[in-house]
Amino acid sequence: MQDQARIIDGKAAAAALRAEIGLEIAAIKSAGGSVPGLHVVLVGDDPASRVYVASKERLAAEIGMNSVAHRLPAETSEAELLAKIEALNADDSVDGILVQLPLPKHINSGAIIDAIDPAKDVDGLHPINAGRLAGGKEGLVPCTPLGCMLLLRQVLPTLAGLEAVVIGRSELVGRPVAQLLLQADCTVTIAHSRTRDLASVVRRADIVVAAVGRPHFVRADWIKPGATVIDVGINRLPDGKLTGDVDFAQALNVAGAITPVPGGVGPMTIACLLRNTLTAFRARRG
Ligand SMILES: NC(=O)C1=CN([C@@H]2O[C@H](COP(=O)(O)OP(=O)(O)OC[C@H]3O[C@@H](n4cnc5c(N)ncnc54)[C@H](OP(=O)(O)O)[C@@H]3O)[C@@H](O)[C@H]2O)C=CC1
Ligand SMILES: Nc1nc(=O)c2c([nH]1)NC[C@@H]1CN(c3ccc(C(=O)N[C@@H](CCC(=O)O)C(=O)O)cc3)C=[N+]21
Repeated sequence: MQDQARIIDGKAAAAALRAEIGLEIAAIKSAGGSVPGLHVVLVGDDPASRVYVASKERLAAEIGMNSVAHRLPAETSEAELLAKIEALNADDSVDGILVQLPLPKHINSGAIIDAIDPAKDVDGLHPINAGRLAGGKEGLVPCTPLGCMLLLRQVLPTLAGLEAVVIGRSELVGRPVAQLLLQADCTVTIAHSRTRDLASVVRRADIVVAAVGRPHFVRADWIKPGATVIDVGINRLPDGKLTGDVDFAQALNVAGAITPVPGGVGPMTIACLLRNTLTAFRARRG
């Protein structure tokens, strides 16, 4: 049997990235500048979203960023939320705006995302930023896909020519991560719920990115020996534990490298949000 896969430590990579951003913010401060401001908007009280927003707020504060959470009641109307976005767009001290998804059903999330100033869209979801990414132009890139690429580069310095299979085609994860892999010269396949014979599609992959939202969906015998596996899935089991989309325990015997859940892509997502906020700050205010 081959050696066990290398476990890619997203927690450590995220801490290192945050420390780097913290140093840049300290330098901005000591030069007498005002600090980047990240504003997270949370509508309603979904418990999972509450936890994410709290940890974004804490980690932003830790590196000296000005972080503000706007907690709005579940009954907030679409017009009220649009007015909130307009106010944040107009406020020069606001560098990054993130609207936590999913929104309550009575609000059209597309209309809300369209209203965010693309220069402050640190989630990279505005059509302008999605279009820039698809065109290979510079812009704000969605945080989770950015985090996936940084983790991949830890184990694969050269991505050119590799076969990458992305499972999932959401605007938040699957599509943008496929764009980034294409930009890195991978041969990219995007699989989804209508894909035929997914097992044999995945078996071709040197790189597998799983973004499905189903625990243990990707079986170890789908994975090509030595492949790098990035598990984006965050699934809560009945016992309260978190697990990814990949059968991690079995995949360890086949993959060359793999991200764990928790401690993989999740922490990198938040670190990349802070990175994007600093990027937006520099683009807007130097
Ligand atoms: N770690 C992190 O920071 C983050 C983690 N996540 C997690 O990642 C996962 C995916 O999130 P997200 O992209 O938003 O989810 P979505 O539900 O928006 O997308 C899921 C995708 O999986 C595809 N899919 C569903 N069933 C199958 C199947 N049987 N075979 C093949 N493909 C299938 C769907 O296909 P189709 O389009 O055909 O319906 C869809 O494209 C979730 O677990 C989420 O919690 C999300 C964001 C950040
Ligand atoms: N507009 C928007 N942008 C998002 O990026 C976004 C969103 N909405 N809605 C929800 C999903 C999910 N998401 C996660 C972020 C961090 C962790 C994370 O840090 N996870 C830790 C564990 C956290 C825990 O224990 O609960 C880990 O995987 O180690 C997970 C998931 C961002 N999302």
